[in-house]
Formats: sequence, C-alpha cells, structure tokens
Amino acid sequence: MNRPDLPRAPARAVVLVPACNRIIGLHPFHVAGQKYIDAVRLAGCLPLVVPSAQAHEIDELLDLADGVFLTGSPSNVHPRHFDEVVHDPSLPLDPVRDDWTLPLIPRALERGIPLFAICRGFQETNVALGGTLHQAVQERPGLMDHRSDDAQAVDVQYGPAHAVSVVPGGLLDTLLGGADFKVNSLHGQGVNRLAPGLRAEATAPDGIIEAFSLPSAPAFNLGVQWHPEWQARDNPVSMKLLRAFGDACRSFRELNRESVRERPRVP
Ligand SMILES: N[C@@H](CCC(=O)NCCCC(=O)O)C(=O)O
Repeated sequence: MNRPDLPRAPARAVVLVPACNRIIGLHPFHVAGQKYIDAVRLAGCLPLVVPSAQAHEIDELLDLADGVFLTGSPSNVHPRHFDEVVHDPSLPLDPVRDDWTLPLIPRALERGIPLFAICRGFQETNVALGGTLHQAVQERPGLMDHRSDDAQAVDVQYGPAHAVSVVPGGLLDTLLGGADFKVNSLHGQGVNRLAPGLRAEATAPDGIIEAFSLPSAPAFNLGVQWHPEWQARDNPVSMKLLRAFGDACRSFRELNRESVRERPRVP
C-alpha cells in the first residue's frame, strides 16, 4: 500500500561517505572532499556524508546504506592497526576515522552492501580485513616513489603517473576489458601483505598492488589505490568503475528496500 503521507526511500540509492577529521583554527571539523561527493553523484547515487560513528551505531548507519564509498585522505591509517609503530610522526593520522571505518568495512561486506574504496579507503580496507601496509613505499628496496610532488600544479599531481597491469580474469578485467592503463599516484602508504581473501586486481610496474576485490563477498566491492574520482566525467575507466558501483547500489536497494518496491515506477 502506498501511503503518500509516510516517508519513503529516496529516489536514488544512498551511499555512505565517511568523513575525515581536521582541526580548522581552534576546532575539530568533519570534512569530505568535493570530488568524491561528485563521483558518488556521477555513479547516480545520493551521497550521505557521515561525520563519525560509535561502534554501536555502525549497523544503524548501514541500515540506511545502499553502498559505502571510502575516500582518499592525506591522513595515514594508524600503523597500530597492523601492529607497527608510527614510522614518520610528521605525517597526518586520523584515528577518529580509523576507529569506525575499520569495523564498518567487514560489516558492510558481510551484509552484502556494495563498497568502493579509493586510496586511503583502499588501504583501510586491506587493514580492516587483516592485511598490512608499507608506511613509506618509497623507502622499500625495489619499489617506486608513489607520492605526488606537492610543488606541482594540481592537474600534474593528479595526472597519469604510471601504468597498471590488470590481473586477467578478475573483476577489473571484466569491467574494463583487460586493457592496461595509466593512473595517477598520490600515496606514501601501500599494500604490504594483502588481507586474507582479497584478490589482487591490478599491480603497478614495481609490483605494488593497485586494486583488489573480495570475491567471497556477496556484492560488488572494489578498492583502488589511484584516484578515479579525479575528473572522472572525462575518464572512461573511472566512469566504468563508478557506473558498476552505482548499478550494484541500485540493485541492493531494489532487493532490500521495502518502500522502493511499493514506489510507483518513475516513468
Ligand atoms: N595518506 C595515505 C593515502 C593517500 C591519499 O588518499 N591521498 C589522497 C589525498 C588527497 C585526496 O583526497 O585526493 C598515503 O599517503 O598513502
């Protein structure tokens, strides 16, 4: 029965976007990058930025979600989550974000909620599932420097930096048709030990894992180390990934939102 006086599910799939935490002036703020919010809209979904959450609020939040989108951030995942001490104390951390995204990630995956994780979000996902990170990839023998040059213009920083090799037969291969391509690169941390169950989907020329998925999870999930949200509208690879994520969120919503089924179809 369709009761117009009752609240109904939004017309678009709702995607949770965990915020970062910054001190601005004298006070703490919750922030989310505009380009990530724009990317969620490009996926055809409704972004819902979440400031932070207590552990007991995670399922309540996921009850609202048709997808989870984990953004990049200048902050590092705190190494205590992979049993290491901080290597470079001059680099920013965001323990408030860690404390709720790390339990959020496995819970979202086991509930079959689609997940798209970018850069810091990619690293969080690996750690949340039991993997580890290099804290300074550039200091590891044989590995490249994957950081950007802050002195460069932003278009240069987010411009193509290196090629990635797509692993044949995986999700990325299926989505992109197997073509290798170039990606931007703005990270000092990187996957060291891949979490159990994660499948590498692409690698950098030095072997660093640049994308992974969790095949055992019931729904679409993809983590990428690069920034597909950057000028996504003009990037065919980015748009394929965002559309696939958005389609998965819409499928989740159709299957799981009672009120959506009652809603008259939009012509
Ligand atoms: N701090 C981590 C993750 C790097 C990252 O997410 N960079 C993007 C920051 C700015 C943006 O949101 O585009 C690392 O250094 O590995």
